[in-house]
Amino acid sequence: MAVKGLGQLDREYNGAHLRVGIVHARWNAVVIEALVNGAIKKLRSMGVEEKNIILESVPGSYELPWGSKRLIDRQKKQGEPLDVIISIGTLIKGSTMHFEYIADAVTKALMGLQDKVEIPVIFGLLTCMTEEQAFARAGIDEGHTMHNHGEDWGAAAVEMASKFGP
Ligand SMILES: O=Nc1c(NC[C@H](O)[C@H](O)[C@H](O)CO)[nH]c(=O)[nH]c1=O
Repeated sequence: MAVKGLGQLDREYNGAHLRVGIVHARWNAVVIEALVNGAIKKLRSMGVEEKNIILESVPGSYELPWGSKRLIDRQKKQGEPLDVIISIGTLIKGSTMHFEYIADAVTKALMGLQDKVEIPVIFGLLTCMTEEQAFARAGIDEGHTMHNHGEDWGAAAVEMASKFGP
């Protein structure tokens, strides 16, 4: 059995039947915008309909777990449940320990959220030491040295919802 390369999809997926939530923080907005657009571009390319991509923002990355949970609850209450959610934020190290505490807490909270909400929560939190690192991972640095990680998260969302759906 050929094992595909890191990051490639293992097979074709059709997202036409999926409803995907995206909750994004608003800190480091230029990076966030590129990441969110990258995720949406990939979702659309994999067949997810525009009307089935539900976007919501929160002030910062610390609010991602709660905002993600409440969006899932809201969609369920409206009779339009999500099949998967992508939580997107960008943390950039400053001169204090703030970064470490938020990065660790949010990572653990998003991981644990999956058991509570019973749908995949795709980890879209960039934890960068510099702004340059963030720009590169959003595919917007000068030399375009890396691809837009938002696209990876879009692909992961369709795969996880398709493969492990109800
Ligand atoms: O401090 N840096 C950052 C940040 N702080 C705000 C925090 O997430 C939260 O919104 C507030 O503490 C209010 O609860 N939020 C980010 O997404 N990225 C950062 O780099």
